[in-house]
Amino acid sequence: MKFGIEFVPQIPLDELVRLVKIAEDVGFEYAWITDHYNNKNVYETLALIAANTETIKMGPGVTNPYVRSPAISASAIATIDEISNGRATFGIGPGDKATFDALGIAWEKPVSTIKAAIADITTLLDGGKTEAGAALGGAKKVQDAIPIYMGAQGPKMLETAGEIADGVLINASNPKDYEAAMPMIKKGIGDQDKDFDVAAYTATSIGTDSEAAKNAAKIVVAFIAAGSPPPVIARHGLPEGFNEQMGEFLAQGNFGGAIGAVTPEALDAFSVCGTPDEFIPKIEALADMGVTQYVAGSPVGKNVEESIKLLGDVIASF
Ligand SMILES: C[C@H](OP(=O)(O)OC[C@@H](O)[C@@H](O)[C@@H](O)Cn1c2nc(=O)[nH]c(=O)c-2cc2ccc(O)cc21)C(=O)N[C@@H](CCC(=O)N[C@@H](CCC(=O)O)C(=O)O)C(=O)O
Repeated sequence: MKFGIEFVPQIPLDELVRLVKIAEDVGFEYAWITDHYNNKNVYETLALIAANTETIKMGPGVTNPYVRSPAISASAIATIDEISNGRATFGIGPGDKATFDALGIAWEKPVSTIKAAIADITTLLDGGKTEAGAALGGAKKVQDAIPIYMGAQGPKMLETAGEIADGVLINASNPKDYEAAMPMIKKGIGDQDKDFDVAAYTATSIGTDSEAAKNAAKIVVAFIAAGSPPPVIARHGLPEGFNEQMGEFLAQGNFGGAIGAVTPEALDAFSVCGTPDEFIPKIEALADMGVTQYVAGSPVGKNVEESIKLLGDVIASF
C-alpha cells in the first residue's frame, strides 16, 4: 500500500511545507495539493514543496481542464518536475460546478474535455505540438513520463480514468465505493498492460481520542456528501436527498446544522476516522477492494502535525 496526503493550500505556506516535510519523514510517498480558485495557487504551493523536500512526490490533487488551458497545465507541471528533480505527478478531474458557476465558466462535456486535455498535456510533455500549434519550449519534464491521475467518481469518468490515465484519485472512503468502481476502471483499462494506481482519496481524521477524531471529520463529510451524486448516496443506505440536505445547509452557511446532521452511517460512508488501531482494519478493507494508495485527505485530524505522526505509525505497520 502506498500512502499519500492531501493539503488544501489555505494555511500559511511555510506551515504547509513544514507539514509536508514531516509527512515525508514519516513515510508518505505523495503530497496532493487541491486546486480551487479561492485558495492559494496550487502550482506556487507545489513549487515550494518541490524546492524544500527530497523524496516525496507532489502534484495537483486535482486540477481541472477548464480554468487553465492544457498548455498552461503542461508547462506548470513540467516546471514542478524540474524543481523537484523528477518527483512531479499530475492529478486532473472535471472540477466542481460551484467553482465554475462562480467563475462564469460553462461546465460542458466533462468527459470529452478531460480526454482532450490529457491528450494535449501528454503531447506537450513529450515535446510534441498540439493540433492548435502549441509546443513547450523552456519547461521540460525530468522524468520519462509524469504520471497522470484522474479525479473521478462517476461511472464514465472512472472508465475514462482506466482507459487513459496511470491512476485514479477517488474521493471516497468506504470499501463499497471501490467495489462499485473497480469494474468500471477495469473496463476502461481493458487489455492494456499497465500499472494502475487506485488511490482512495479519503476524508481522514485520526487521533488518540476516537470521538474527537470523528467530530473533526464531520464538516468535510458534509461537503463530500453534498457533492455526491444520488447513486452514491443510495449505495451507502443514506436517506434519499441527504446530499441535497447537506448542500442546503452549506449553501446557507449553516455549518452547525450540517455537522449536526452527519450521522455515524454518513461518517462511515464518507470518511476514515478514529484511533490508529481503528485505522488499520479500515485501510486493509480498502486494500481488499483493490485500493493501492491510501490518501489521507482533509481534515487529517484535530491536530494535523500529531495526526501525520500517528499516520506514520499506521504506515509503518503496512
Ligand atoms: C462530471 C462528473 O464526474 P465525477 O467524476 O463524478 O466528478 C466528481 C468529482 O470527481 C469532480 O468534481 C472532481 O473535480 C472533484 N475533485 C476536486 N475538484 C476540484 O475542483 N478541486 C480539487 O482539488 C478536487 C480534488 C479532488 C480529489 C479527488 C477526487 O476524486 C475529486 C476531486 C459526472 O457527473 N460524471 C458522470 C457523467 C459524465 C458526463 O457528464 N457525461 C456526459 C458528457 C460526456 C462527455 O463529456 O463527452 C454524457 O454522458 O453525456 C459520469 O462519470 O458518469
